[in-house]
Amino acid sequence: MVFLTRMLKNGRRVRSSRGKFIDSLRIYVRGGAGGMGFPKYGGIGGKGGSVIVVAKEGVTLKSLITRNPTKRFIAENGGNSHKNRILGEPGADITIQVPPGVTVWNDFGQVLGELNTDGSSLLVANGGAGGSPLTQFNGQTAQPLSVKLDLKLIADVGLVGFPNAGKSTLLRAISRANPQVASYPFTTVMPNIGVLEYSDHRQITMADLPGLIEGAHMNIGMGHSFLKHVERTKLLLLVADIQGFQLGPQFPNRSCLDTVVLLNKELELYQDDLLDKPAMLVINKMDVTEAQFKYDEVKDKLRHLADVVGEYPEELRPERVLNFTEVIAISADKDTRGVEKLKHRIRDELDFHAALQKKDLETEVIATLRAQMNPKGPQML
Ligand SMILES: Nc1nc2c(ncn2[C@@H]2O[C@H](COP(=O)(O)OP(=O)(O)OP(=O)(O)O)[C@@H](O)[C@H]2O)c(=O)[nH]1
Repeated sequence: MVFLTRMLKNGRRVRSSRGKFIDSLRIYVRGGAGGMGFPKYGGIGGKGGSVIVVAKEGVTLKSLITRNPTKRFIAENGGNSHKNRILGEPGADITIQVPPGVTVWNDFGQVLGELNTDGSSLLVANGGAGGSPLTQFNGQTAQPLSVKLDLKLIADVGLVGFPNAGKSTLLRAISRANPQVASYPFTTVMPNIGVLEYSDHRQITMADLPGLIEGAHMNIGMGHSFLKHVERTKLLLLVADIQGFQLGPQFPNRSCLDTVVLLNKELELYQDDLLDKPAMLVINKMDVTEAQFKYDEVKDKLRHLADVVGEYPEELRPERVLNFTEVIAISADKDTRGVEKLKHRIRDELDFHAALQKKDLETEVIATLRAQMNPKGPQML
């Protein structure tokens, strides 16, 4: 409650003590040193172990530091060469398990690699070579490195909406997930992922992100910190409360249409190519009084945002608008049939875009093959 009061008073970024979700972590890694060679017999020292990052489902960055609070990962040194073992024993590698969706960065802002699928791995620090005649039998030491693990969730669908719009309620109704739901804003302080299951065992993952608000780009509310998690989703599902939203008495009362325009603006300010993603709009809480009347008034505008954004002042007006393939009015709380319909529409939409992408890829492959067959371009007859 202190947290909520502070937010309403200041209207600034909220730092929640409940936020245990970690999506960025700096760690220190070092490969093992190479073992010493044995000059008398020309023996070669064992190679130092390497540090390897491996993606594993079910692991979190939080569990990684719980198990390794020092955040230091140092592989074993290679064994020395000696008279009973001319080739020194190699040092053991050390593996760091991270959740799929992690990008590894070095301190120069370069991407060392991305680990997006379960089991994918990346060598981040190589062990030193064992001592040999080339190095006067001295084992090579490995330099310590600091690397950043940056997690972007991988989910098919990303829920985006103002606080209190009913995103968590929808996720709970449509999937196997049990997010926190409460009638005050910012209940969601960390992303939740739910799985939509279909009768043919198809599964679609959906991520619920903390609410975005007007001014999030200036770090108001939860800021934009969680928006990186929609970057990899294939479909944006915007959720808006038919009643609109008001953060507090001193804040403007925003209608349902306003919230959609403002969400559009915040997405654009964060990364405008998010607007090119397929997007659907859910208008929620259709069970409240006058909801249908309000919806009838606004539905055409929601479908054709481009026609209405011109009426908004410049600071609220997005330059480009989302192109909703569908606007669906439901009550996430009460309308089981509506939620079921939405679930199937989501699947159709994802399949449609996957098919489009496949077609684009095929066209590209055919064009490349044609160019290879006829590198000088089309024959002029
Ligand atoms: N009447 C009605 N209330 C709803 C509906 N869906 C959600 N609510 C209520 O709206 C409130 C907020 O719901 P949440 O699901 O927590 O909203 P949220 O968008 O996840 O909120 P944040 O965590 O702040 O981002 C809760 O009291 C819900 O019970 C609905 O369809 N009808």
